[in-house]
Amino acid sequence: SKQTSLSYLRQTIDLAKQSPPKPTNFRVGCVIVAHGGTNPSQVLSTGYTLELEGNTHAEQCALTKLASKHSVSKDDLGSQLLPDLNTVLYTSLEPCGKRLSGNLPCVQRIINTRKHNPEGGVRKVVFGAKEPGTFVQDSQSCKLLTEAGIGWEYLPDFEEEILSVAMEGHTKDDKPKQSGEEVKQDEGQQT
Ligand SMILES: Nc1nc(=O)c(N)c(NC[C@H](O)[C@H](O)[C@H](O)COP(=O)(O)O)[nH]1
Ligand SMILES: [Zn+2]
Repeated sequence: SKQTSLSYLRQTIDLAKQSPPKPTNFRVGCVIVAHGGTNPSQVLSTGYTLELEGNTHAEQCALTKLASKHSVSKDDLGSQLLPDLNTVLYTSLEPCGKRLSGNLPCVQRIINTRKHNPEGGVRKVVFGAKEPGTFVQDSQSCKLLTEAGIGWEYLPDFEEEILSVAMEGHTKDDKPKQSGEEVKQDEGQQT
């Protein structure tokens, strides 16, 4: 139900608040939930930006932790997320389709969970805000999810709070850029 989705989105915001603010990314939280059959849904994994070492994203952390919990490689996670688990990934900000760092975008990581059994893996993504144009514009994530047969739902109820949490590490002149503007990366910011 929408109430259930909103309660999990609320959890992603609480997770995002644990992320150390940085000007070069967003603070995001992610909860992976098995909605299974009749029994109440259960949280399989959580993550927040920079939780795991390195330049890590919230969804990336939740997926990596879930794979190690099942002691399978990230690429074999699909073999664990069987269809009847009905796995839904909740993330405060829409999954990235491109990363300025060049690291593998989370939408690919989510799509990869279906590699081994097209009916398994992450079945649906629920997010609470579209990615602001600070770093990349015109995210293709939702299109890629649909093409991979993964459902997605955008619930904007908490969008304002999600974005203020996400951009806490940004200065006032880091305003999101409109699509079409080239992104000037200050040399000093190259990580
Ligand atoms: N959904 C999502 N979860 C995150 O945990 C996170 N940090 C972003 N952020 C998206 C943004 O587009 C990238 O942070 C920049 O493009 C810089 O790329 P890196 O993060 O350095 O790989 N997006
Ligand atoms: Zn990402």
